[in-house]
Amino acid sequence: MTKYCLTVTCATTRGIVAAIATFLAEHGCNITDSSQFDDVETSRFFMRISFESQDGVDLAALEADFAAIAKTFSMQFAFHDEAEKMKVVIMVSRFGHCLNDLLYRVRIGALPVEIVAVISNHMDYQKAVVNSDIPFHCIRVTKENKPQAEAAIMKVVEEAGAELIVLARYMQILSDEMCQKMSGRIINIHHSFLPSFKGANPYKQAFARGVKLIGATSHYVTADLDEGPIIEQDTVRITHAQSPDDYVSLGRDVESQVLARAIHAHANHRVFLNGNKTVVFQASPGSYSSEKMG
Ligand SMILES: Nc1nc2c(c(=O)[nH]1)N[C@@H](CN(C=O)c1ccc(C(=O)N[C@@H](CCC(=O)O)C(=O)O)cc1)CN2
Repeated sequence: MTKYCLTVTCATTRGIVAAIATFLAEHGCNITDSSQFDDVETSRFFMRISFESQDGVDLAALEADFAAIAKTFSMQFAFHDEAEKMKVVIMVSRFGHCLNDLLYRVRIGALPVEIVAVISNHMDYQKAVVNSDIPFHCIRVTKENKPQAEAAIMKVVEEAGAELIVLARYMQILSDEMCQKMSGRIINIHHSFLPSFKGANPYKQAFARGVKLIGATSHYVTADLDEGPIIEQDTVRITHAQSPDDYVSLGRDVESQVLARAIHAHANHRVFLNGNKTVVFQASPGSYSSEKMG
Protein backbone atom coordinates (compact mmCIF):
# COMPACT_ATOMS: atom_id res chain seq x y z
CA MET A 1 0.00 0.00 0.00
CA THR A 2 1.50 3.38 -1.06
CA LYS A 3 1.22 6.19 1.45
CA TYR A 4 1.09 9.91 0.68
CA CYS A 5 0.48 13.20 2.44
CA LEU A 6 -1.05 16.51 1.47
CA THR A 7 -0.04 19.75 3.18
CA VAL A 8 -2.27 22.81 2.97
CA THR A 9 -1.96 26.40 4.16
CA CYS A 10 -4.62 29.03 3.44
CA ALA A 11 -6.76 31.74 4.93
CA THR A 12 -9.21 30.24 7.37
CA THR A 13 -12.78 29.78 6.17
CA ARG A 14 -15.58 27.24 6.21
CA GLY A 15 -15.58 24.14 4.00
CA ILE A 16 -11.85 23.46 3.62
CA VAL A 17 -11.82 20.07 5.35
CA ALA A 18 -14.99 18.95 3.58
CA ALA A 19 -13.59 19.92 0.17
CA ILE A 20 -10.31 18.07 0.75
CA ALA A 21 -11.95 14.95 2.21
CA THR A 22 -14.43 14.78 -0.67
CA PHE A 23 -11.66 15.27 -3.24
CA LEU A 24 -9.57 12.43 -1.81
CA ALA A 25 -12.55 10.08 -1.58
CA GLU A 26 -13.53 10.83 -5.16
CA HIS A 27 -9.94 9.96 -6.21
CA GLY A 28 -10.01 6.58 -4.48
CA CYS A 29 -7.88 7.64 -1.51
CA ASN A 30 -8.40 6.61 2.11
CA ILE A 31 -7.47 9.18 4.80
CA THR A 32 -5.32 7.51 7.50
CA ASP A 33 -4.32 10.53 9.62
CA SER A 34 -5.23 14.20 9.71
CA SER A 35 -3.97 17.20 11.67
CA GLN A 36 -5.21 20.73 11.41
CA PHE A 37 -4.82 24.08 13.15
CA ASP A 38 -6.86 27.24 12.75
CA ASP A 39 -4.77 30.19 13.99
CA VAL A 40 -7.24 32.81 15.20
CA GLU A 41 -4.35 35.26 15.67
CA THR A 42 -3.34 35.22 12.00
CA SER A 43 -6.59 33.83 10.48
CA ARG A 44 -4.45 31.18 8.80
CA PHE A 45 -5.41 27.51 8.47
CA PHE A 46 -2.91 24.63 8.38
CA MET A 47 -3.61 21.01 7.55
CA ARG A 48 -1.64 17.81 6.98
CA ILE A 49 -3.52 14.77 5.70
CA SER A 50 -1.99 11.30 5.36
CA PHE A 51 -3.75 9.06 2.87
CA GLU A 52 -3.25 5.81 1.03
CA SER A 53 -4.42 4.32 -2.18
CA GLN A 54 -4.82 0.65 -3.00
CA ASP A 55 -3.92 1.26 -6.63
CA GLY A 56 -1.28 3.95 -6.07
CA VAL A 57 -1.82 7.44 -7.47
CA ASP A 58 -0.22 9.62 -10.11
CA LEU A 59 0.74 12.56 -7.87
CA ALA A 60 1.16 14.90 -10.84
CA ALA A 61 -2.37 14.11 -11.99
CA LEU A 62 -3.70 14.47 -8.44
CA GLU A 63 -2.02 17.89 -8.13
CA ALA A 64 -3.53 18.99 -11.43
CA ASP A 65 -7.02 17.87 -10.35
CA PHE A 66 -6.57 19.57 -6.96
CA ALA A 67 -5.69 22.93 -8.53
CA ALA A 68 -9.34 23.99 -8.78
CA ILE A 69 -9.91 23.49 -5.03
CA ALA A 70 -6.60 25.20 -4.27
CA LYS A 71 -7.69 28.18 -6.35
CA THR A 72 -11.07 28.37 -4.63
CA PHE A 73 -9.41 28.65 -1.21
CA SER A 74 -6.17 30.34 -2.37
CA MET A 75 -4.21 27.42 -0.89
CA GLN A 76 -0.51 26.80 -0.78
CA PHE A 77 -0.36 23.02 -1.07
CA ALA A 78 1.92 20.08 -1.80
CA PHE A 79 1.48 16.35 -2.27
CA HIS A 80 4.27 14.04 -1.08
CA ASP A 81 5.01 10.34 -1.53
CA GLU A 82 5.90 9.24 2.01
CA ALA A 83 8.34 6.65 0.62
CA GLU A 84 10.54 9.37 -0.89
CA LYS A 85 13.40 10.31 1.45
CA MET A 86 14.35 13.98 1.66
CA LYS A 87 17.93 14.64 0.52
CA VAL A 88 19.91 16.44 3.22
CA VAL A 89 23.33 18.10 3.40
CA ILE A 90 24.80 18.28 6.92
CA MET A 91 27.27 21.02 7.85
CA VAL A 92 29.54 20.78 10.92
CA SER A 93 32.52 22.58 12.44
CA ARG A 94 34.43 21.26 15.49
CA PHE A 95 31.70 19.63 17.64
CA GLY A 96 30.57 16.39 16.01
CA HIS A 97 28.05 14.90 18.47
CA CYS A 98 25.00 15.96 16.44
CA LEU A 99 26.60 14.76 13.19
CA ASN A 100 27.48 11.37 14.67
CA ASP A 101 23.98 11.06 16.15
CA LEU A 102 22.37 11.83 12.78
CA LEU A 103 24.64 9.35 10.94
CA TYR A 104 23.52 6.64 13.39
CA ARG A 105 19.80 7.50 13.27
CA VAL A 106 19.83 7.51 9.46
CA ARG A 107 21.80 4.25 9.36
CA ILE A 108 19.20 2.42 11.49
CA GLY A 109 16.30 3.97 9.61
CA ALA A 110 15.03 6.05 12.53
CA LEU A 111 15.37 9.21 10.47
CA PRO A 112 13.79 8.91 7.00
CA VAL A 113 16.24 11.11 5.10
CA GLU A 114 19.17 10.57 2.73
CA ILE A 115 22.38 12.34 3.76
CA VAL A 116 23.80 13.20 0.35
CA ALA A 117 26.89 15.10 1.58
CA VAL A 118 28.64 16.46 4.66
CA ILE A 119 30.38 19.84 4.50
CA SER A 120 32.77 21.14 7.13
CA ASN A 121 35.19 24.03 7.52
CA HIS A 122 37.53 21.55 9.27
CA MET A 123 38.85 18.05 8.50
CA ASP A 124 37.97 16.51 11.91
CA TYR A 125 35.09 14.30 10.65
CA GLN A 126 36.25 13.32 7.19
CA LYS A 127 37.06 9.72 8.20
CA ALA A 128 33.76 9.16 10.03
CA VAL A 129 31.78 10.52 7.07
CA VAL A 130 33.71 8.65 4.36
CA ASN A 131 33.37 5.45 6.44
CA SER A 132 29.61 6.02 6.21
CA ASP A 133 29.93 6.08 2.40
CA ILE A 134 28.89 9.74 2.29
CA PRO A 135 30.78 12.41 0.28
CA PHE A 136 32.77 14.78 2.52
CA HIS A 137 33.68 18.32 1.46
CA CYS A 138 36.06 20.54 3.45
CA ILE A 139 35.30 24.17 2.58
CA ARG A 140 37.45 26.55 4.62
CA VAL A 141 35.82 29.86 5.56
CA THR A 142 37.54 33.16 6.33
CA LYS A 143 36.16 36.67 6.57
CA GLU A 144 37.81 37.35 3.20
CA ASN A 145 36.55 34.30 1.27
CA LYS A 146 32.99 33.95 2.66
CA PRO A 147 31.24 34.65 -0.72
CA GLN A 148 33.42 32.13 -2.52
CA ALA A 149 33.03 29.59 0.28
CA GLU A 150 29.22 29.91 0.20
CA ALA A 151 29.26 29.55 -3.60
CA ALA A 152 31.16 26.29 -3.14
CA ILE A 153 28.66 25.17 -0.47
CA MET A 154 25.71 25.92 -2.75
CA LYS A 155 27.40 24.04 -5.62
CA VAL A 156 27.60 20.93 -3.44
CA VAL A 157 23.97 21.38 -2.32
CA GLU A 158 22.62 21.87 -5.83
CA GLU A 159 24.69 19.11 -7.47
CA ALA A 160 23.57 16.67 -4.74
CA GLY A 161 19.94 17.69 -5.23
CA ALA A 162 19.58 18.49 -1.54
CA GLU A 163 16.27 19.92 -0.31
CA LEU A 164 17.50 20.69 3.21
CA ILE A 165 20.72 21.94 4.83
CA VAL A 166 21.28 21.00 8.49
CA LEU A 167 23.73 23.10 10.53
CA ALA A 168 24.84 20.46 13.05
CA ARG A 169 26.96 22.82 15.17
CA TYR A 170 28.33 24.63 12.12
CA MET A 171 29.88 27.74 13.61
CA GLN A 172 29.91 30.19 10.74
CA ILE A 173 27.32 32.91 10.21
CA LEU A 174 25.64 32.51 6.81
CA SER A 175 25.19 35.52 4.55
CA ASP A 176 21.84 37.26 4.16
CA GLU A 177 21.87 36.19 0.50
CA MET A 178 22.25 32.49 1.33
CA CYS A 179 19.56 32.72 4.04
CA GLN A 180 17.19 34.36 1.56
CA LYS A 181 17.96 31.87 -1.21
CA MET A 182 17.45 28.91 1.14
CA SER A 183 14.59 30.36 3.20
CA GLY A 184 12.81 27.59 5.12
CA ARG A 185 15.41 25.04 3.99
CA ILE A 186 18.23 25.50 6.53
CA ILE A 187 17.80 24.11 10.05
CA ASN A 188 20.22 25.01 12.86
CA ILE A 189 20.76 23.61 16.34
CA HIS A 190 21.55 26.34 18.84
CA HIS A 191 22.87 25.22 22.20
CA SER A 192 20.60 27.35 24.35
CA PHE A 193 16.87 27.59 25.12
CA LEU A 194 16.21 30.55 22.81
CA PRO A 195 15.54 33.43 23.03
CA SER A 196 18.03 33.25 25.88
CA PHE A 197 21.75 33.36 25.07
CA LYS A 198 21.86 33.94 21.31
CA GLY A 199 25.13 33.96 19.39
CA ALA A 200 28.45 32.42 20.24
CA ASN A 201 29.26 30.78 23.62
CA PRO A 202 25.72 30.35 25.04
CA TYR A 203 26.96 27.98 27.77
CA LYS A 204 29.37 30.65 29.06
CA GLN A 205 26.48 33.14 29.00
CA ALA A 206 24.29 30.65 30.93
CA PHE A 207 27.00 30.07 33.52
CA ALA A 208 27.44 33.80 34.05
CA ARG A 209 23.65 34.23 34.45
CA GLY A 210 23.38 31.39 37.00
CA VAL A 211 20.50 29.56 35.29
CA LYS A 212 19.17 26.24 36.64
CA LEU A 213 18.20 24.89 33.22
CA ILE A 214 20.22 24.80 30.00
CA GLY A 215 18.73 23.77 26.70
CA ALA A 216 18.82 23.46 22.96
CA THR A 217 16.74 25.00 20.20
CA SER A 218 16.36 23.91 16.60
CA HIS A 219 15.20 26.69 14.29
CA TYR A 220 15.11 27.75 10.68
CA VAL A 221 18.07 29.92 9.76
CA THR A 222 17.44 33.55 8.84
CA ALA A 223 19.65 36.61 8.44
CA ASP A 224 18.81 37.52 12.05
CA LEU A 225 21.21 35.34 14.04
CA ASP A 226 19.40 32.65 16.07
CA GLU A 227 16.06 34.42 15.62
CA GLY A 228 14.55 32.16 12.94
CA PRO A 229 11.22 30.32 13.50
CA ILE A 230 11.63 27.75 16.27
CA ILE A 231 10.87 24.12 15.37
CA GLU A 232 11.83 22.17 18.52
CA GLN A 233 13.29 22.82 21.98
CA ASP A 234 14.16 20.97 25.18
CA THR A 235 16.01 21.52 28.44
CA VAL A 236 18.18 19.73 31.00
CA ARG A 237 18.69 20.63 34.69
CA ILE A 238 22.03 21.89 35.92
CA THR A 239 23.29 22.87 39.38
CA HIS A 240 25.43 25.58 40.97
CA ALA A 241 28.28 23.04 41.24
CA GLN A 242 28.66 22.57 37.49
CA SER A 243 30.96 24.45 35.09
CA PRO A 244 30.51 25.55 31.47
CA ASP A 245 32.51 22.44 30.49
CA ASP A 246 29.95 20.34 32.39
CA TYR A 247 27.21 22.13 30.44
CA VAL A 248 28.95 21.09 27.18
CA SER A 249 28.79 17.43 28.27
CA LEU A 250 25.22 17.67 29.56
CA GLY A 251 24.16 19.55 26.47
CA ARG A 252 25.34 16.98 23.91
CA ASP A 253 22.35 14.64 24.29
CA VAL A 254 19.68 17.33 24.40
CA GLU A 255 21.19 19.08 21.37
CA SER A 256 21.25 15.84 19.39
CA GLN A 257 17.69 14.86 20.39
CA VAL A 258 16.26 18.30 19.63
CA LEU A 259 17.95 18.46 16.21
CA ALA A 260 16.84 14.93 15.27
CA ARG A 261 13.24 15.69 16.27
CA ALA A 262 13.29 18.89 14.20
CA ILE A 263 14.68 17.14 11.10
CA HIS A 264 12.16 14.30 11.52
CA ALA A 265 9.32 16.83 11.64
CA HIS A 266 10.58 18.81 8.64
CA ALA A 267 11.35 15.74 6.52
CA ASN A 268 7.87 14.37 7.23
CA HIS A 269 6.25 17.66 6.22
CA ARG A 270 4.88 18.27 9.74
CA VAL A 271 6.32 21.81 10.04
CA PHE A 272 4.52 24.88 8.68
CA LEU A 273 5.88 28.41 8.71
CA ASN A 274 3.43 30.77 10.42
CA GLY A 275 4.98 34.23 10.31
CA ASN A 276 7.97 34.23 12.65
CA LYS A 277 6.68 31.06 14.30
CA THR A 278 5.92 27.49 13.24
CA VAL A 279 3.05 25.05 13.45
CA VAL A 280 4.41 21.56 14.16
CA PHE A 281 2.02 18.61 13.95
CA GLN A 282 2.98 15.64 16.13
CA ALA A 283 4.35 12.43 14.63
CA SER A 284 2.02 9.47 14.40
CA PRO A 285 2.85 6.65 16.87
CA GLY A 286 5.75 4.46 15.82
CA SER A 287 7.00 6.80 13.14
CA TYR A 288 10.37 7.31 14.88
CA SER A 289 11.29 3.71 15.32
CA SER A 290 12.41 1.37 12.68
CA GLU A 291 15.30 -0.34 14.49
CA LYS A 292 14.30 -3.95 14.87
CA MET A 293 13.76 -4.85 18.52
CA GLY A 294 16.70 -6.91 19.87
N1 LIG B 1 22.65 33.78 9.16
C1 LIG B 1 22.74 32.87 10.15
N2 LIG B 1 23.82 32.07 10.23
C2 LIG B 1 23.90 31.15 11.22
C3 LIG B 1 22.88 31.05 12.20
C4 LIG B 1 21.73 31.90 12.07
O1 LIG B 1 20.77 31.81 12.86
N3 LIG B 1 21.70 32.79 11.04
N4 LIG B 1 23.03 30.16 13.27
C5 LIG B 1 24.45 29.83 13.52
C6 LIG B 1 24.83 28.90 14.63
N5 LIG B 1 25.30 29.69 15.76
C7 LIG B 1 24.66 29.41 16.92
O2 LIG B 1 23.90 28.43 16.96
C8 LIG B 1 26.41 30.59 15.69
C9 LIG B 1 27.50 30.26 14.90
C10 LIG B 1 28.58 31.14 14.81
C11 LIG B 1 28.59 32.33 15.50
C12 LIG B 1 29.77 33.25 15.36
O3 LIG B 1 29.87 34.27 16.01
N6 LIG B 1 30.68 32.83 14.45
C13 LIG B 1 31.89 33.66 14.10
C14 LIG B 1 33.07 32.77 13.78
C15 LIG B 1 33.26 31.73 14.88
C16 LIG B 1 34.41 30.79 14.51
O4 LIG B 1 35.05 31.01 13.46
O5 LIG B 1 34.63 29.85 15.27
C17 LIG B 1 31.57 34.42 12.81
O6 LIG B 1 30.91 33.79 11.92
O7 LIG B 1 32.05 35.55 12.73
C18 LIG B 1 27.50 32.67 16.29
C19 LIG B 1 26.40 31.80 16.39
C20 LIG B 1 25.05 29.27 12.24
N7 LIG B 1 24.98 30.32 11.28
